[in-house]
Amino acid sequence: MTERNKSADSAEKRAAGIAASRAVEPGMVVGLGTGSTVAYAIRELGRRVREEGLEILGVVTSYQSEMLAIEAGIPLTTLAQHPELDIAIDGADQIDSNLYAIKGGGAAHTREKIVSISAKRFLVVADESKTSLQLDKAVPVEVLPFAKELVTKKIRNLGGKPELRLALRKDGPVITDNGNFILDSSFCVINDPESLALKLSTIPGVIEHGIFSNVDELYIGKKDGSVEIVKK
Ligand SMILES: O=C[C@H](O)[C@H](O)[C@H](O)COP(=O)(O)O
Repeated sequence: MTERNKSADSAEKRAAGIAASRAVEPGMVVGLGTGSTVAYAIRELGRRVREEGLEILGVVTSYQSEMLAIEAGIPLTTLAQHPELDIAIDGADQIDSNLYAIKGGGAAHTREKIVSISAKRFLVVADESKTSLQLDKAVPVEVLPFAKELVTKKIRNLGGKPELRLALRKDGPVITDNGNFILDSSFCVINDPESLALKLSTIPGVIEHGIFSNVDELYIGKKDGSVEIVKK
């Protein structure tokens, strides 16, 4: 687990992660997201693999989820071997009432988007603090280092405030699992996530942004240990 996630464990996240893991059935190929909430789902799937003989294959979205899945005992495959997944489970940094989500707090959103769009069904797990009527958190934008200045200018032209994400235990910027930078870009309230997503995608040098519009089901872990499931 990263420093970011170490202090973030909670009963709500556990409840959501474990509830969503129950949607995984024998024989499925499963996208394994990144972060502290989906970690509960990954550990629970590992327990079922080890103790109940559940036969699944996982596709990871980051070095973090790869390490966790290996530790949990989940056999892994790749998108090259299994380009179509049965299901993907992942966390989110913020999610609105229409199930638009902002992801990438752990800089893993590019692979997370590729994996989740490769899945027939995409489940997001979150505690109540992540839900919001509208999206207003900064959108992580993964950029090719060569294009940092151009992308910064273009995001400002869209009304955003891009900030280069700096590493905590390394001097200089965060380097993603793909070798790129992250520009955390605030747009205050995002009234039209689809439109902003499209505009960000067309900037040369943007690898991927953290606005997700493909969430099928949201599992919200509550303080009382219950889980609310919201479907699109
Ligand atoms: O890049 C990281 C991912 O998008 C995570 O799924 C997201 O940041 C949520 O993480 P957590 O469950 O730790 O809040």
